[in-house]
Amino acid sequence: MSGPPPAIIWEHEVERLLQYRELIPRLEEALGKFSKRDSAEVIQPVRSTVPLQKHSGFLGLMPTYMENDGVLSTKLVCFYNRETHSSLPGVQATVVLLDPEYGNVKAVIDGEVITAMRTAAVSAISAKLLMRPGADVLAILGTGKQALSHFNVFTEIFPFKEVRVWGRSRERAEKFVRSVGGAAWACGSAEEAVRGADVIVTVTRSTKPVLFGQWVKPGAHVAAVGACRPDWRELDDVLMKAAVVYADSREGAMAESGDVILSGAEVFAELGDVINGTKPALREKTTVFKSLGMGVEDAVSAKLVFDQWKATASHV
Ligand SMILES: NC(=O)C1=CN([C@@H]2O[C@H](COP(=O)(O)OP(=O)(O)OC[C@H]3O[C@@H](n4cnc5c(N)ncnc54)[C@H](O)[C@@H]3O)[C@@H](O)[C@H]2O)C=CC1
Ligand SMILES: O=C([O-])C1=[NH+]CCC1
Repeated sequence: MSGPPPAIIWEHEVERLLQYRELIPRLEEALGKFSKRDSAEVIQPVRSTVPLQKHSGFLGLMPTYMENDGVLSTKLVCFYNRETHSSLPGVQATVVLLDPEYGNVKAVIDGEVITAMRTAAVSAISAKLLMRPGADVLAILGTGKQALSHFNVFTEIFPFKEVRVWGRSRERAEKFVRSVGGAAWACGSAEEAVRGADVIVTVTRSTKPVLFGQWVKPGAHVAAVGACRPDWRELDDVLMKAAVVYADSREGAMAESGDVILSGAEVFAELGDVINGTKPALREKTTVFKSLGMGVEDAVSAKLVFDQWKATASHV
């Protein structure tokens, strides 16, 4: 291994350096570039996954090269479907940034905050593009890390009048509400949370549907973030078949999304197609954005963190 030693950028520094207002435009640009399928812009294969059977988990490898931007990275992410009351982590991630010319590692960056923030920011982009104007009520199913990052970005950029949260126990939902200073309502059931909601975010570790089409208001927008394996579900067939389905990556959804594969629903477009103007945003319909997570999102987030880190005088 030659070249200068890599920078190690820890979680608290990523938290300090990454802001949604800077991240969102970069992610929009990256989603648009990805959907052009121009190899000079983005090379990003579908995530490779290695099962960790003993631990009910998977290691995902997410390499990405953005030639014109000079960004080469890979995320290593472990995600688990453990016993419901396990205190072990659900997702752990690291992003490695490399020099594309020399091949040396420039930085090893905590991937927890990047994963939480870029995933929530992409869901917020989906809502910006696909929710109906005047959306007032947001429902979040799940009370973990992604629930919090989604709460943060959705309330930062949209003027929701009401935010509802459901967890598997009322205690978890109430704890979540306390953690956000009381700016949400804890609901006793998923149905209670989503009935009448304009935007619904599903961020659970469930492998079976937690959101049912019969509860969903026509014209609502759903950002479906969990269920990232071909046999895992968060949404039922009724919803998947009634909705117009968007994805981050069509190939990713066809390979990894149980909600898409098992329901037989068609992916109408990628978010990047809407951003590029090659597919319409059907806001008046019920829409589902199926998020699997993409390496290109981690690549632009890591570049932003690294550039900001270098610009901080105490490091140079
Ligand atoms: N699409 C993407 O880019 C990404 C997706 N994910 C996925 O998002 C989901 C949430 O991730 P985190 O918030 O980091 O996990 P977490 O472990 O912090 O939170 C998971 C939440 O799901 C709940 N839960 C677990 N089993 C459940 C069940 N059977 N029914 C209902 N709720 C259940 C837990 O109580 C907790 O509230 C996971 O499925 C994860 O794999 C995570 C990162 C990126
Ligand atoms: O993109 C990502 O980091 C993940 N998607 C599913 C679990 C982790």
